[in-house]
Amino acid sequence: MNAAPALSLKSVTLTYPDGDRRLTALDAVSLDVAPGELVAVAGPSGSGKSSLLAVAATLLRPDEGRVAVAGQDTGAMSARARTALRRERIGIVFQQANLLPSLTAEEQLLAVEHVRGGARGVRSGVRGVRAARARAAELLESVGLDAAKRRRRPHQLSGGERQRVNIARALSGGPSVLLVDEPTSALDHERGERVVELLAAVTRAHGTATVLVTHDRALLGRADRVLTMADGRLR
Ligand SMILES: Nc1ncnc2c1ncn2[C@@H]1O[C@H](COP(=O)(O)OP(=O)(O)OP(=O)(O)O)[C@@H](O)[C@H]1O
Repeated sequence: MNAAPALSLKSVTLTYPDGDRRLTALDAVSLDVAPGELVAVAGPSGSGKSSLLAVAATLLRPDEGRVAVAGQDTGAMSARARTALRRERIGIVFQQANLLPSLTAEEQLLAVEHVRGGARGVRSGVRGVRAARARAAELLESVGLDAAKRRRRPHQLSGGERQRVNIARALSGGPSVLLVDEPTSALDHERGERVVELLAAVTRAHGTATVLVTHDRALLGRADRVLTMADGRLR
């Protein structure tokens, strides 16, 4: 690997309380993902895939090991610094699109931009709003939603289109790392395949270090690397 990894996990162990013992969900997992690289992680239910994403997203702190995002070690950070890093550097795509029912596709992106700008202390004047609209339109166009669809609300879009909005929203902050959890679980095979194709394309175009978790091995053809999770171990 030439470029420095945008996401780096070193010997990460994560346990959950399990009665009076601990269940090991991640067992000394190491993973480096370069900018512009799509890594797929396959594995059966309960093998630790969601736990891997939660640790990479800095939503859960590992018991042991090191997680670095965009070259920054997250272990030593305050909770506030970690939240800021997550907001600025990490895009997350969950299984369900979780779009707000009353907002159009374009407004879904503007809403997160507004929150992000507010957290940075940026006031959005008319010019700021116009620029944000143009950016949202461009991102939605790049995931294949034309002008008419960009003005639709979630219930007026197909499952695949909703997932495209979800991906565009995750990209809207210009993240270094894109974490994607079973994005095709609500889609049929063909639509699922197209979403994975799209993820491969945005990974190249935006230079994100992308980790895609799935239990469906048939969808892995587009990945640069395919790893397997079993009993908390990554191979
Ligand atoms: N909050 C929790 N508390 C206790 N155990 C948990 C918790 N979350 C997950 N686990 C356990 O940790 C292990 C790994 O779970 P994880 O959700 O990471 O697997 P997964 O591969 O994502 O599964 P799936 O494909 O079904 O979503 C499983 O044995 C699970 O039961």
